[in-house]
Amino acid sequence: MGRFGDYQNELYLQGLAGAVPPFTTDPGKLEDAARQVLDPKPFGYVAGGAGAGATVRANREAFDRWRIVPRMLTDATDRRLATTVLGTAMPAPLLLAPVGVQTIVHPDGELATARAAASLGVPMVLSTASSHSIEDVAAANGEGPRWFQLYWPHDPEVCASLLSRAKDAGYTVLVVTLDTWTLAWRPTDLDHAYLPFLNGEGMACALSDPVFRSRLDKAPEDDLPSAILRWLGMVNGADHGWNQLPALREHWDGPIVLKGIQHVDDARRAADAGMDGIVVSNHGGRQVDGAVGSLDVLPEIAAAVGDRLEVLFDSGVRTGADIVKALALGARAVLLGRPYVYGLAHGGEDGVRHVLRGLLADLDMTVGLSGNRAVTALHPGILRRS
Ligand SMILES: Cc1cc2nc3c(=O)[nH]c(=O)nc-3n(C[C@H](O)[C@H](O)[C@H](O)COP(=O)(O)O)c2cc1C
Ligand SMILES: O=C(O)C(=O)c1ccccc1
Repeated sequence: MGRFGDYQNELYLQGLAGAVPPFTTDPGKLEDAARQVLDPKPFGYVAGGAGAGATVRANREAFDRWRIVPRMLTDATDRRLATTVLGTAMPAPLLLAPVGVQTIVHPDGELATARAAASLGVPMVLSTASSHSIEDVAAANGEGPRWFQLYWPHDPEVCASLLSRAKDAGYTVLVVTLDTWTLAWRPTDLDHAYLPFLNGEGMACALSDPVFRSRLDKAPEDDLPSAILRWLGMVNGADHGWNQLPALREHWDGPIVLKGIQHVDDARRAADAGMDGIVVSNHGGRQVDGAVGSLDVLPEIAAAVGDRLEVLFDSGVRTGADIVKALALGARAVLLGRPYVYGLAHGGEDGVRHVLRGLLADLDMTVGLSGNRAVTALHPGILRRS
């Protein structure tokens, strides 16, 4: 087996010394494992979805409707999982999705995630709503590949300041999230009356920003509540328009990816606007309850724009087989959300690494045992709709 398969050997060999893995290797049990170690409020925040949870379920059901049809004797012993997307080389077509407020599950938060990602060469996407600053996460990430996700402030100078800090700190691709210009109805968090930002969590990028600070009457150290409300007013509650994308370009000379695309016409508009990529995503079912499963819209979108921009995918990815399915249906790479946060909750940096190494090993074996040699060559013909 290849490099990623080593983790399988490592775990089995531990058994000879009477040891077992730090926590489950079963993606289906990760959520429950995290429930055991987290308080109900942060657990609910991470695991929860919008409304009745219909789209959280739809994301999984969409994967279940596809099955892989394995081929034999294809000489898949040597596999190529590595790929390059928007100038970023990665060991497998996998990135860590932007997830805000990570200190609610572990004190090291995004710093631990950044270290684990860098140790494997897996790119991370840092959220604007992170609990550690752009610069501190970059330092923890070191030589690792990193992208920056923007919650797009309505104050253009604050926006420009965040982008120039991200650029200076070595983030190479900008991911602009479009589907969360206001938070959806999230009953779990509402029942807990829990919104972490109100405690000042997930505010590190803003509170460390000189231009944002210049907008405040009092320093955040003296009046945190006003700073929080000011920031929420800048990023929450009002949408932008397609006509504002050129303004973003003026402040970012690298690739730009639009995250949260679910309709083929929006994908075309992104391409028409000269965007470099999209993330086909419904935010892990956290925004529009009742929205279509993200994988259900991927084939149509990839067919329409896959030759014009990079099509990335997230929402519901849990296993190696899921990644194979998304790639076969037209994604160039996938983003992983909740599972790595559960790893973080369990064991900080080591916990994130355990989840990632497990997923990469599972992917490697699924690619090989289904008779495929290169992730870049996967196509719909390897699947059957069941
Ligand atoms: C706790 C949590 C916080 C998130 N924060 C952000 C964020 O700050 N920015 C963003 O673009 N997406 C955010 N997302 C969405 C993820 O980037 C991603 O789209 C989603 O988690 C993918 O679905 P999955 O969790 O089923 O893998 C968040 C998701 C979770 C679970
Ligand atoms: O919770 C989320 O899904 C999310 O995207 C978010 C939004 C604002 C701040 C932190 C996370």
